Amino acid sequence: MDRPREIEADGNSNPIQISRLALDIGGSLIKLVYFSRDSGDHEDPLNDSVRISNGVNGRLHFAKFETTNINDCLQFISANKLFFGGFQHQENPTNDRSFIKATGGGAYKFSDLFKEKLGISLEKEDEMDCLVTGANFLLKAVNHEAFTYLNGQKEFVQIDHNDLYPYLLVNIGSGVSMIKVDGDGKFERVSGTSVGGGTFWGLGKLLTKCQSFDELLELSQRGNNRVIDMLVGDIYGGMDYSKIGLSSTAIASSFGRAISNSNELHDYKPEDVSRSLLRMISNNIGQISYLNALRFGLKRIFFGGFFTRGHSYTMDTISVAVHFWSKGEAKAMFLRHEGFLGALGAFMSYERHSLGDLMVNQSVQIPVDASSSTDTNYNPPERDLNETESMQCSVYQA
Ligand SMILES: Nc1ncnc2c1ncn2[C@@H]1O[C@H](COP(=O)(O)OP(=O)(O)O)[C@@H](O)[C@H]1O
Ligand SMILES: CC(C)(COP(=O)(O)O)[C@@H](O)C(=O)NCCC(=O)O
Repeated sequence: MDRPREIEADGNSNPIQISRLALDIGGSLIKLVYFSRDSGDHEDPLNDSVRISNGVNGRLHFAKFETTNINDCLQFISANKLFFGGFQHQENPTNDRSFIKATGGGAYKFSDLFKEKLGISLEKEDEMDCLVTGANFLLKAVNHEAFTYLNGQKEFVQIDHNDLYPYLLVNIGSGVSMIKVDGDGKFERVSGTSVGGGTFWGLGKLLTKCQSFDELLELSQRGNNRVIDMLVGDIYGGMDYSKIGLSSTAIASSFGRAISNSNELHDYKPEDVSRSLLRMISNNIGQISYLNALRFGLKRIFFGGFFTRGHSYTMDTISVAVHFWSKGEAKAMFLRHEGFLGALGAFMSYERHSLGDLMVNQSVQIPVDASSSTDTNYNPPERDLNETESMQCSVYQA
């Protein structure tokens, strides 16, 4: 395969440092993954983990924007000259039309906008394909990518490359896709639900009037769902229903308390509403995931998508649901780069055009440019790794 042609900025003889950008344009968020080459100035010849012969060393960067703010994203790409890293078509190198790999519904919806504003074509990659490629890549190549989260305890999972498949990938984006993964490129989307991250954000916005997703998430941390949820004990006079395994504190009916008095929405605290909503949706997704894992005899469930956002209450609720329904048989696992599976998959698809292989030789946490973060006022309980991380890696040219 031919080496990909470097596209040079402004006719400058030095190749630009940013190369290869891929996008996942979803219903709620646009995710960007791009590779920047090491300049060579800071290379340490003694550091073998960074310097790998024949590979192009550099860093993978992650950034995201709200889809409703797509113009900010276009501006970011343009200001940082990320699109010069697009490929030129190998079949017709005289055609100087470069393209960016893109996945998600927005790759179709905003195709004309990218053409008009940046003069760039979006080369579409299938969303499910990209999610699976991204998940497999992260699970195999990145240390400390997957972890369990139960009772506030995060535990990294050692992935055995020879015993990774089959697993269930549950991507909680605006909606939810459940994919049975049997190998590289071998998968089947077995289920889905429209009650997902968009539901939490959309309903939460209507019910609490909050202005950002982070505000809604932050509210949930201070809330008490028992104010609104009807518990088993509310129905059973404070007693457990032990015969069917339900304790008095288990939720019998999400939001069920709201029917039993004359309260209006404004009588409830937004934080309590947010907490009940988050719990209801997380619990529901955990339960449907388990049922699908059961359908196919899968023991491992990996959760991706930006709904979880490394948020402890969300992950805890999902884990408890999977644990409870499977009686401890199935395991819920989360990914540090949860929201970037699709974008990573699209990035990896350049491979088919000439990029040989991508190797992550160490995973480090270094802040990306502040401009790449759209979230301003949010202090997550857990550090939000997706906001501030890039990883050292090598791209091997075929
Ligand atoms: N800053 C944010 N703004 C909006 N939604 C966010 C944000 N961070 C996390 N989310 C949640 O993540 C969901 C989108 O997840 P994502 O995996 O990006 O899906 P999609 O591809 O559909 O955009 C949203 O519906 C919302 O629940
Ligand atoms: C249509 C989608 C694949 C789009 O992906 P998203 O932007 O939500 O990440 C997803 O929203 C979905 O799987 N929705 C659930 C549809 C259903 O199975 O009922």
